[in-house]
Amino acid sequence: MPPVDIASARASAAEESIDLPLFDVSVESPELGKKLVKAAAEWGFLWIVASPPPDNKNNESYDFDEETVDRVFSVSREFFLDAAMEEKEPCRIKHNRGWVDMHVENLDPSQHKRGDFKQAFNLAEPLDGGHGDWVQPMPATFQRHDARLRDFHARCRRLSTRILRLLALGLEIEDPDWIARTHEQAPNTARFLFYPQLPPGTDYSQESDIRAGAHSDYGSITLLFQRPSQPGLELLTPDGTWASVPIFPPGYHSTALPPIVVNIGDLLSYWTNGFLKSTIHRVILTEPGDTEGAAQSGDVMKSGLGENRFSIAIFIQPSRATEIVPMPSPLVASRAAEFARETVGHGGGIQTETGKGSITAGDYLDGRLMATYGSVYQPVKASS
Ligand SMILES: O=C(O)CCC(=O)C(=O)O
Ligand SMILES: [Fe+2]
Repeated sequence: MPPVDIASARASAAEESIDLPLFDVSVESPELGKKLVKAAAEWGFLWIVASPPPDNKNNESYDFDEETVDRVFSVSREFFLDAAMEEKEPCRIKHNRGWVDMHVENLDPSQHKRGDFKQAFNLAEPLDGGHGDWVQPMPATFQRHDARLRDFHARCRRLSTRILRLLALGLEIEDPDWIARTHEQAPNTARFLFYPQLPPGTDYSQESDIRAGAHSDYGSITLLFQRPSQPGLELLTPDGTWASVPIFPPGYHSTALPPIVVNIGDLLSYWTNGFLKSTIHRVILTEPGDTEGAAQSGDVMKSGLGENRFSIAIFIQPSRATEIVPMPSPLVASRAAEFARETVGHGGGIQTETGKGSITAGDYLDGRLMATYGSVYQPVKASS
């Protein structure tokens, strides 16, 4: 992707909006895999149908439903809006797990002096097929909803495996489980995100602040759950302009549970010689009816700014020991020469002095996390 210049980093809302390609992955086929790969190679972003459409006869093959996702978002709301500081404080982020306070993460330090206007909580998937202990301090709110959170992780694992198999089929890798297998022992991370409405008198500036700075994701794929009427996600198009991603595709069957946004991360892009695209994206503060210059308006400053936005991003990645050498795919092989001249990722990471060499997934991810969290991130030494 092109570098983000100062002009395009300004966080006033994009004028363009872009409908992503939409896929129903409830039934697997090589043809569907091809279509997914084409979208991932062109855009790096796509929509996946989340819940059964009304005419569906086979509900089991959809991984989510309205109520399940609502109930998980309600845990998130309870934590961010109701839990006291004493509950959050002992869970502050360590080893990429736990609570992230306002301004702690800066996804685009090249453009923003202070960190993102958001809070987050990174919840790693429990080991042993989801039945093991949580491997991080758990706030009381999350403990009260243990079963709900485990169930959500299990569903995300099913969907991510489904997508990784489809990508392998589309990439013409002989064994359709080749990619998914490298992910079996690596916990997914569910990141609960809360972008608060800003209080009256806030010093937020549309020119220099942002909800989530421009970045590409680091891992293999990301699943993003959003809420109706809480927009803000934008992606950088190949011509270097920002386009907003609507919450719902035109004519979508549900108005309560949006499709899941799936995007390709830098690691998967690197692993496919840049064939699959890792697209830069960001989250901006939107004001109902008015975005351009809203932060400078006195009226808005009196009543507060924007609306609360909740989202949940699931970061999928391979085991740390996985050697990231080009995947055994004819489509990947044909990109080798071109890839040698390209840069992957926004914000630094994997270019070494000798160019693009072999690297393990763990070393790669540590590099990207260090760049984002600075001294707050301590690399994990474990082997998965
Ligand atoms: O909250 C969102 O919609 C996107 C968040 C995101 O891109 C991230 O955390 O990597
Ligand atoms: Fe992201």
